[in-house]
Amino acid sequence: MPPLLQLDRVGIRFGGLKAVDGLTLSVDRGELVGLIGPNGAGKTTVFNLLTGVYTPTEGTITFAGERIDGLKPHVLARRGIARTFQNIRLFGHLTVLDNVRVAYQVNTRHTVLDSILRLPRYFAEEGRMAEESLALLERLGLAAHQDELARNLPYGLQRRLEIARALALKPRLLLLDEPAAGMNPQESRELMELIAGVRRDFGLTVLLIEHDMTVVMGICERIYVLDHGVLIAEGTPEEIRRNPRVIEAYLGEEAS
Ligand SMILES: Nc1ncnc2c1ncn2[C@@H]1O[C@H](COP(=O)(O)OP(=O)(O)OP(=O)(O)O)[C@@H](O)[C@H]1O
Repeated sequence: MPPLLQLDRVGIRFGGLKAVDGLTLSVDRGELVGLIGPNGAGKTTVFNLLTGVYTPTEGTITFAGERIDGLKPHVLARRGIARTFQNIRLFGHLTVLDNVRVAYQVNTRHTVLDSILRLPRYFAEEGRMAEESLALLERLGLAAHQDELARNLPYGLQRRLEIARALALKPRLLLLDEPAAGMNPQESRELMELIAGVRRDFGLTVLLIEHDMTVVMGICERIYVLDHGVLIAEGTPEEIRRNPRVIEAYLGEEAS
């Protein structure tokens, strides 16, 4: 079976800087793949290319057998690509439950007219969305916080809520941008288990950017390593751990 996601010699240039250069990468259905690399390696730019924030200046991106490079973010969300952000982007003034409900709305079938006329389909959809949102909060251990404002949640739970919101889009591919950033080791471990469990339960494919090596090595099946926009290694966690180019790239980061 062809991979769910395939990047073929993808590149993007910002002025004189090649943020991503000739990147070829694939993710199979159901895989959990890591994307790592020192600061400024181009990882978030890859996510921005996959979610339509940027259009590649070179190469092609194929998702579920179709070319997707250059499509708009909302189109890609509907096609099944959802993401979380490095800097949390929740609706801080909405409740935890409403943050998830809003995301569900992207997939609803009722029209604006249904809602204005308050047709039965509108109420049926609203009820279903509320139920599904709550089930999702339960799965992510957030149900007890459903009525709190998102901005009042502790940081670790805000990160979980971001994941809940991405899952509400019913994605086929989930892109997680440093989900363990700012967490203590205990929180990171719990998050790791959560991600692995959610992937299993929802039959998801996951591409994960993460600086925390324990997280990456603990849950990823394969890892790609970027440095200065270029792929320098690909392999199992064990292979990556021992790869001299990877060690060198990270030592360079520590020295700078
Ligand atoms: N919109 C943009 N305009 C100009 N330069 C950009 C833009 N977006 C990213 N860059 C540059 O591209 C390079 C890669 O950035 P990117 O954020 O993808 O790296 P990263 O691997 O995600 O880093 P970090 O781990 O620090 O988040 C950096 O040098 C960054 O300054």
